[in-house]
Amino acid sequence: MRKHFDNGKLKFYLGDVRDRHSVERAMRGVDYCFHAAALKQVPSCEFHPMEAVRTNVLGTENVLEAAISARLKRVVCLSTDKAVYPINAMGISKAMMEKVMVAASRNLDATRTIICGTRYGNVMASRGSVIPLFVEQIRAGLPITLTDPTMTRFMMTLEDAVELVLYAFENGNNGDIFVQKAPAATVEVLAHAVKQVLGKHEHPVIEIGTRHGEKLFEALLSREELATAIDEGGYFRIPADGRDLNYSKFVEQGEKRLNRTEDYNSHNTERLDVEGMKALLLKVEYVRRAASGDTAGPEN
Ligand SMILES: O=c1ccn([C@@H]2O[C@H](COP(=O)(O)OP(=O)(O)O[C@H]3O[C@H](CO)[C@@H](O)[C@H](O)[C@H]3O)[C@@H](O)[C@H]2O)c(=O)[nH]1
Repeated sequence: MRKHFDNGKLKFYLGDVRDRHSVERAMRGVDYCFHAAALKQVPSCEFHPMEAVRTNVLGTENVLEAAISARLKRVVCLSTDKAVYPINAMGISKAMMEKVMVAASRNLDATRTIICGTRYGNVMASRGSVIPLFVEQIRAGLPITLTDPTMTRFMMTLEDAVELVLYAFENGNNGDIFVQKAPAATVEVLAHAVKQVLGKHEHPVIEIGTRHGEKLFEALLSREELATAIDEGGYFRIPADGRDLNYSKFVEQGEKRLNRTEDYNSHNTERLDVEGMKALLLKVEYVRRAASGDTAGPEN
């Protein structure tokens, strides 16, 4: 990375979010922090849940404590749809990360440090994800492996994910979590779209069944969050629960809220068909390169 960017303004540190001291050293003299460090693969976190806790939960506490001590102006924490109604260790650890973030933001004076978060769905063609896997399977002449053809996922480009983070950076108040409205597709539609973009219309597809800790669909906002979320056009803002730590206010007094019956999920958002999915795939540089025969892997 250092060679790739070759920019004197960039500093690189060896360190680990699990080690508070190394994070503190990296925070000195810094104004803004984008906290993206995470264990993000669902199946591996299922086998090693405490590793997910150490990086995603305790690591976040280290980052936030260090940021507050170093008087940073803003911190944006990156979370995932898998933190909503979580069923797998990765999602549970990210849900806890969000709680750590909101709790840390509660007593902050907004003139000093603002801590907020983003939650997003699948970033298309990110390293280790399904799109590069399907491309590799086609190239190797192996059948495309579908878990469950009806499974849906939100689809975002890397540029969408960056836009969401910048939106949170520019607009966030303490404890806010931002979500970008996004389309979704079934994995079957995705597989057909990848085949067509690569000109391999007849490539075989097999079903392998769902993997450890997978859901049929993902939610970006829970029903409870939708009741209080603010619709800001392309984004939802989920404000933190403003009640303070006064025991009676928090535990004994209710708040009037409308209960929603539906969350915002990858089954009920805009659904892409094969043509729509192809158009979105072609926005991704890795896919365009793959379609023209370039065999390099994804960069992000
Ligand atoms: O051989 C395979 C592998 C995956 N899938 C499906 O493809 C979809 C996407 O899978 P994958 O790319 O592995 O992503 P997820 O497991 O959904 O998780 C990704 O997307 C999350 C956001 O939802 C991020 O938080 C995670 O870090 C990231 O790994 C899922 O429905 C899988 O069941 C298949 O059909 N066949």
